[in-house]
Amino acid sequence: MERGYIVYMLRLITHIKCLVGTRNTSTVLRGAALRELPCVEDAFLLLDDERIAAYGLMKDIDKQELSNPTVIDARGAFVLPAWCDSHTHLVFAASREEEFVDKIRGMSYEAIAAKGGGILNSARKLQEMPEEQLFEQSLQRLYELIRLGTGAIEIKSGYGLSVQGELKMLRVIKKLKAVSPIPIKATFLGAHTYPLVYRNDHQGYIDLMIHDMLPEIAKERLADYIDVFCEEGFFSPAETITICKAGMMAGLKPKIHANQLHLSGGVQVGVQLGALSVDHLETMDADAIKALAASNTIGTLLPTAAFFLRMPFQPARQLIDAGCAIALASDYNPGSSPSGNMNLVVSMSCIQMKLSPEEAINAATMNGAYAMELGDRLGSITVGKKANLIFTKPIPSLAYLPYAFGSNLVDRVMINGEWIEK
Ligand SMILES: N=CN[C@@H](CCC(=O)O)C(=O)O
Ligand SMILES: [Zn+2]
Repeated sequence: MERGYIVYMLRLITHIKCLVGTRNTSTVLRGAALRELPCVEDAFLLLDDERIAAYGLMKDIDKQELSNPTVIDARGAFVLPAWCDSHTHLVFAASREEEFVDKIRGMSYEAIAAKGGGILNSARKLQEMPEEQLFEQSLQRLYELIRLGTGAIEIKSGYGLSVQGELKMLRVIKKLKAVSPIPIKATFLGAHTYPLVYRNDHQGYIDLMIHDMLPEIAKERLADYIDVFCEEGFFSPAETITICKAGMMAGLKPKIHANQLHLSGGVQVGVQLGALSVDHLETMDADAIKALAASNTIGTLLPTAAFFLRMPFQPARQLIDAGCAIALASDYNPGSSPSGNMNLVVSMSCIQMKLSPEEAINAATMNGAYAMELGDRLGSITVGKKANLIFTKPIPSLAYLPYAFGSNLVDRVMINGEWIEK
């Protein structure tokens, strides 16, 4: 019998100026724990194939190891866990810069939506685009983000707004999962807005999602999560509960767009349902903060959406100081955040929401991973986790990363222990 030899690829990464996020244990970080970001200076990192095998001080390395051909010299880079972006609408048919100009001229997000712009604009464009073309352009966007340091991502539907359209989006996401080097989590967001044909028959659209979309999604295993835009003028708390409960019956865990434009009740609904996360949180009050702090639901902040819509930023300091578990994500979408650059999200969180660099990096790695159930394999430098890593250009300190917000400080990205082509 031919013996099959499994040759594990041991590789030693040396001369790391600072190895960031080194943890023996992995858990969601909340409150004061978000401030702690353990690092090892002048470090080595040992990889075993695609996983982290060990790390430590260069001075403790056996010198003869350094002559090993599989040594990778990090050349004084900072090495961090890759970003874990747990909230994106990366699959869309076209940009919406015309609305960008409308907003500059003073139109509100709601007014643009009311005239058939916004999500409905994206839905019209998606309807016309063949699935293969939608896949190809989404794959290009995915690789753009990976090269910017994203090592795990969640992608939502929500521009289909019909059985055929939502299934088309989720099938594209499934095809992306099949070819992507990074883990992708799929979210069904049929409840993004009411399609024009159902604008006067909300129950009719809810029935369509529950009785026509969800069974096919479950049958083809097209989604991991269910999401609802719980917001005035979109889906009410009661409708959100009905739709999420139907999704949970189909095996999908809830992640909810909550408290973006108003005190929508979405946070309390998410906590009540045991949602993985409630996302946006631009508009919060004491009750919503208290409910979130007392729950295991992660609050995912989307600062580039607040920035792009010229809204007040999320009260991150209050949320963290109240003991909430906070994640950061890009909300990459053509309407409110046409950027998937997590480096910008981290910078903006420090600059505008006064997160420390350590808090922002924890929120964009560890907690982002947990907000899409990947905390067991990504989000920190922990033995056994995947080697999805960011290697920076030469920088003087960790704080320089969010500080120098206009420079791309990502030099190389490693996914599953392999370099990603620049
Ligand atoms: N607010 C709802 N959904 C997206 C925006 C979608 C769009 O404008 O196309 C968001 O998270 O900001
Ligand atoms: Zn969103």
